[in-house]
Amino acid sequence: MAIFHSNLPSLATLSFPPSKPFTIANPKTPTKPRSAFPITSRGIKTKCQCFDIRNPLIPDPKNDEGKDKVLENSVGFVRSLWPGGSWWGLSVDDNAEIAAAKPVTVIFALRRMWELIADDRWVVIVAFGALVIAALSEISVPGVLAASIFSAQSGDSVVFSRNSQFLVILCFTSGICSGLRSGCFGIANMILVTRLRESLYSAIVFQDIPFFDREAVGDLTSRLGADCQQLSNVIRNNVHLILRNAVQGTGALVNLLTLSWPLALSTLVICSVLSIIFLFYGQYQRRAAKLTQEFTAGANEVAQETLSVIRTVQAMAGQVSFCKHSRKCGLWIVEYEFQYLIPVNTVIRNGMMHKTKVIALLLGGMSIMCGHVSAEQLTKYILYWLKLQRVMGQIQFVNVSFHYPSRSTVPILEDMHISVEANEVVAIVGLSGSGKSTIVNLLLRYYEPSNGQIYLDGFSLRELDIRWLREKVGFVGQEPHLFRMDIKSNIRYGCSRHCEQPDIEWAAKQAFAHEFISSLPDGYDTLVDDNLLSRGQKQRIAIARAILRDPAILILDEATSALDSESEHYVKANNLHYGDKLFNRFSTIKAADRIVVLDAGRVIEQAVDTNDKEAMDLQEKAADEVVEEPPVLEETGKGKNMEQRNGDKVAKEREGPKGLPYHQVPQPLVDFSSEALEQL
Ligand SMILES: Nc1ncnc2c1ncn2[C@@H]1O[C@H](COP(=O)(O)OP(=O)(O)OP(=O)(O)O)[C@@H](O)[C@H]1O
Repeated sequence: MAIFHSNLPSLATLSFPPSKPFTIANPKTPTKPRSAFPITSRGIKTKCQCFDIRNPLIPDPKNDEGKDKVLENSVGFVRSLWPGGSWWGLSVDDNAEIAAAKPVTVIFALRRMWELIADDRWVVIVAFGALVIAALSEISVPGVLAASIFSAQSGDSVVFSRNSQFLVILCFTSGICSGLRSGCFGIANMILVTRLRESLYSAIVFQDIPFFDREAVGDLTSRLGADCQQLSNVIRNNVHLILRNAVQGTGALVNLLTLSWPLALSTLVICSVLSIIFLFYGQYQRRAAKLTQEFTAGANEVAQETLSVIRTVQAMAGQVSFCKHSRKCGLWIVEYEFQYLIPVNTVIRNGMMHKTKVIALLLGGMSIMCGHVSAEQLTKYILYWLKLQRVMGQIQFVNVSFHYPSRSTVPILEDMHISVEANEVVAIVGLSGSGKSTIVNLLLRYYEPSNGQIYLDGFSLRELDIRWLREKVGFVGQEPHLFRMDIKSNIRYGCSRHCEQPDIEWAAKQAFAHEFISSLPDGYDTLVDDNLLSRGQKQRIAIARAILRDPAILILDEATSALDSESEHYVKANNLHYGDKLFNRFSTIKAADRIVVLDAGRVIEQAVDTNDKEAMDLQEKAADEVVEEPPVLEETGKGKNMEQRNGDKVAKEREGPKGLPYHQVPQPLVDFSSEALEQL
């Protein structure tokens, strides 16, 4: 019989259905700081710390000596964190069977891979050759570039022309060889993983029957699927990168040493310290990844076994949840420890990176004094770095033209100029198809403009890291997608900082979603289901999600279209909150500092004061220009199935003023900076 208790230190011996034992604890082991509870999973024993993965400062309420234990636990917890402490002992237990196996060294793994690739080694050789040529070309570019500039300054046209030609050749070789390198590594990776799967599969199927008695099907399929895929990722990303960085790093170091040895040495010291830290962190990460794989394989196995005997399992539902929970526990412990280490790693890494910048600044200052670097260059560098830390939110579309790749003959935006200042709220209105969503697509860099440039705080979007850029922009689309998980997790989704329940509730309140969420039976823990929430409620949750991320730029692309009727209630209740404005698309336009009217991908008019007559006229004009097309809405839902009735409901919700279908009414696309939102 299976017994489960959520308090791990007091776990009794557990057994899992259907047949094989999964022992998670020794009931007689006293709870001591860093005591290890062996988990046996298919013959693999791992050490798992039990009490200290939770808050060690919380005493066991059933324990009379709770306070002493708190102190003892705390001391033990701190000691375990020192280098060599048991916190780092994620590795397989010394006595475990797995530990007896010969460790796989990098050389051994590379040799095995080399053997596997056999007749197709030429691909790797070409890839490596291309890698070296590309890296050497890239390293040479700065030197030749500087030489070209200086030769131009000194008026030496012969040297300038020679350097320029050389630069063009370098650009070509670097581009072509980079492409060749990626392609050949991709092919080598594919060949290797296919061969690995083949040989692993044949090794498995030719095993004796007792092997299959011992090994679980879930484990084996996990090896064939997930493990081979992991290896593929490592080869595709890591091996390729390591080789490239090694060649480029060596070249860069030689260059630096010849240019300025103090700068080179200080960089070398910082890089060495960083390398040591990353080495330790990498080892720990590898162990954690290994354990995670083991536990995942175990979980696969349980799922497979459970599904294959589903009738029996359904008759004993209690064992199912226990089994799932217990297996998860192991994975959770490993991931929990690992999550603790991530911030430590980030702090160290960022600290060192900032030190590099400070040293660069000091050396840059000295270089200015010696006349090697101009003050303008250094200021630009520092400003570039500091401004980009905090986005102000100034957006400029300069001469932007665009067509979608699939319709290259149809221009969507033409010579567009739009400028949005920091803290300004701009409503972009226009008929359906006029290009509002396309503007968002370009701003989020889903597509690149065919012509012209888009700037954020004066920097071209092309120069910015896409992930970084998207982190700074909060976007709520026309049909926000919610995931099939609880509301709390949906709001928290994509938020990089740590958020507690009060933060989530705060965001929900700002988005006017708190009340309806609280009225649900499970509140914030309610599972999001397609039929549970109205479109307007989904939009509110999506807006709360965007607000929680505290973006520098907030874009609402018709994200409030379903909220008009619902928000009326709140407006009537005289609850003066910016949500009132946020949730009403016409008041949203009024709340804007400026209205920009689009027509067929061009800005046709703009109005600054949205309450003045000119702005009203613009809205009227845009509304009058809609194509008359009577809405086809039936009066009753009689004789219709649920789906059709829901469709009608949505259509009604989308109905705009003057009885026009929603898609015919000029729709706003609103850009709020977060500070402007606060003002609202
Ligand atoms: N992925 C795409 N590929 C090709 N054409 C597209 C694509 N997305 C949009 N378009 C076309 O680009 C034009 C502008 O579309 P866009 O979605 O930007 O308009 P919109 O003003 O946001 O319209 P709505 O208010 O209806 O959302 C339309 O003619 C549309 O058909």
